[in-house]
Amino acid sequence: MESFGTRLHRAVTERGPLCVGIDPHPGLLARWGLPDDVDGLDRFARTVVGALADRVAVVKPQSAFFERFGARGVGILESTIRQLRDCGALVLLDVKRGDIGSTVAAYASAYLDPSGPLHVDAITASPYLGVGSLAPMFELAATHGGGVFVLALTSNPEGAAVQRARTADGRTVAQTVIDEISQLNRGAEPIGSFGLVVGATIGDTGHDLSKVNGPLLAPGLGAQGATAADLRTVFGSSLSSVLPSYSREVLNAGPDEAALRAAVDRVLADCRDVLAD
Ligand SMILES: O=c1ccn([C@@H]2O[C@H](COP(=O)(O)O)[C@@H](O)[C@H]2O)c(=O)[nH]1
Repeated sequence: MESFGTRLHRAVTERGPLCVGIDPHPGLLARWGLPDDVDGLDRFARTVVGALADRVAVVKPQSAFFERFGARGVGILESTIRQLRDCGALVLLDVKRGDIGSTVAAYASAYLDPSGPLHVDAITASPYLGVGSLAPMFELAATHGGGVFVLALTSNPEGAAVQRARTADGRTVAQTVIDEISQLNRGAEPIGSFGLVVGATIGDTGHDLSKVNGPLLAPGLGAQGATAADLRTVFGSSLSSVLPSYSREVLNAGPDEAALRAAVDRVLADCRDVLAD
């Protein structure tokens, strides 16, 4: 069985270094002329799948926008995941889960066990109950070729107070997360299956990403103000591991499928220019 790192490396080589989010904000549904209900959600998600799933390496549904419609919204998430995977896109579900270890095991089986209805290629996880509490996720991901992206330095301004606080040994909280994930990826080729989330908005924070040997998901581009050029400042010598992530910047171009594809071509070209440096 291939690891998530191997599958991600191939997808990025074939389709380019890009993750596009499916974030059906109420405002976007309105902009697309869709009702703010389950039918609107379904049509939104199907349009994104039809336009992008056969060309973007990673698609990242934001679970919150599906969950807000209850069981029927989660049902649409389930069918969206299936459609995306059928078109060859890797699915990274943005759920930011984290809890005590025994509960994390249940989250892991919900998303990373291939027999589950919400099985995806990778999920996002929150480390604030301790990176060690996420061990059941790491173990199930490794068993089934899945991936986990752990929050390290998030794109929102409020994150810094927690993430850049100093621990007893002088490292920041974020650096301890970075170091623990680096350990998990040690020796993996071509790249490890355990990623970090590092916002493109954060500037040069002086964190050491050089030993991560795993993918660095970079949200915050476009709608949150960061540009592809900012990736240079944030990631420095680790640029080759960056997976830029855009949601509204691309989705604002819809619902026309050709316009969505043109938006993807534009942001991908911007990112390639920077990541090729
Ligand atoms: O640090 C983080 C972690 C996750 N996100 C998520 O990414 C998208 C960003 O959407 P945009 O429309 O491109 O701003 C969204 O789903 C966030 O929950 C993040 O922004 N920052």
